Amino acid sequence: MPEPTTTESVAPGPASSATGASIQLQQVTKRYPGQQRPAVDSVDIDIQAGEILVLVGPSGCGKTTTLKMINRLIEPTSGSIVLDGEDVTRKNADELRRGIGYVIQAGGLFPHMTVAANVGIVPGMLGWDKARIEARVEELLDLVGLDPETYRNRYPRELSGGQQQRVGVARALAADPPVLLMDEPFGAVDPITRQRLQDELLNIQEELGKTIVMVTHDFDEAVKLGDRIAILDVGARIVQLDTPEVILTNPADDFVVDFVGKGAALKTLDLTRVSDVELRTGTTATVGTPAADAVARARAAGDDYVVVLDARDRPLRWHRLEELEREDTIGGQVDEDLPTLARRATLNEALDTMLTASQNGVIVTGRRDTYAGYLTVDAVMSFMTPSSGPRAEDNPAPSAGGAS
Ligand SMILES: Nc1ncnc2c1ncn2[C@@H]1O[C@H](COP(=O)(O)OP(=O)(O)OP(=O)(O)O)[C@@H](O)[C@H]1O
Repeated sequence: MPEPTTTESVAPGPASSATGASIQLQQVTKRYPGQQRPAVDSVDIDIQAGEILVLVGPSGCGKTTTLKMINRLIEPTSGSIVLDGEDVTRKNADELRRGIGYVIQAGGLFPHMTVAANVGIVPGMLGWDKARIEARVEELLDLVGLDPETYRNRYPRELSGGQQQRVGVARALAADPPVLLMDEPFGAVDPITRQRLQDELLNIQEELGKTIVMVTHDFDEAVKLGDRIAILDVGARIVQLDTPEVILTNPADDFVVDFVGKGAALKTLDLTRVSDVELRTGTTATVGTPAADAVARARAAGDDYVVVLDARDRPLRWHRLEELEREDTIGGQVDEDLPTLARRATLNEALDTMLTASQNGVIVTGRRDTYAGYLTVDAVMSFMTPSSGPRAEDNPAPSAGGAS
């Protein structure tokens, strides 16, 4: 069985069992001493419990200031911040911060403390006993994909950037806060690690359903992670606050158009899952059955290829008819390079897989890697441009000799 080329990824969206808190910013203003204009000027934002809201906007527009006012690392000059119905501007700031996880670039770990000590800081401050802290550290390291045995006693300098970032996320989650604030959390890691950390955050979020407010410079990251995106201009003025779909397809004005950039049509590929597109089933044949039967069915259906499945319906390869005609029974050879994707993959990942494999189609698998159908490059194109006329040839036709 060939390895799927893309891992299962999780659709962004508020988790069904949200444990997060709602946050309302009401007429919030921050005026730094000596500055002519307020850094944040009378901002109103309603953040729903369990959603990921991403703040984006040009440098200096007030994103970080807005974020840090939520846990009062920066005190608002005026206005209210209401967390689950309670005005936090009147609450003890230290107590407030223990109920809000905070993640910054490169994890912001204490260099002289081990991983376990870093993750256990807040539970320690809350007076948890040693055994409970140890158990929690173990659980969290596991959650963020670090083996507790290996990493518990390491120091931050003994970790890669991505691992430090994972520890930072574990630390922020330690006391199970309803709210997580993240300031450029993945800004300091390479693109591949970044993508992996984003996927993990979505997995964790599906499990935990926190309210997450995140600042990023990377609009693609905002599209991937955000249930909603707030596009801010100077003074943290909200130019548009909506779902990624609406922002990409209905930008509020030219500022948003400029900000989103020319690739908006392509970015919508990141929003669409393979499971949103109608898959073609084609002709399938199980190993050990007569080849002539599969060839006849494929001819009748107008297919040039047969998808060969093992006894448990998992795809092994696709086979050209003219080759299959020379065989008696369907053989069990596995094409290690068969382009395969999970239904949760995005259309962007589907195109990527086809390009990498130099094939015009990709096999899609569902639960337990069973065959779900195939997707062609033409189907992806017609999905993007629904009015572009009749569909082109829809056989997966490997262009580089593919099937064997
Ligand atoms: N401590 C401070 N004292 C004075 N002015 C500040 C202070 N911190 C931020 N500012 C100013 O407030 C404005 C908003 O800053 P903020 O850091 O919130 O912006 P940002 O959108 O997060 O920027 P970036 O994307 O560059 O990180 C900027 O003009 C900045 O120069």
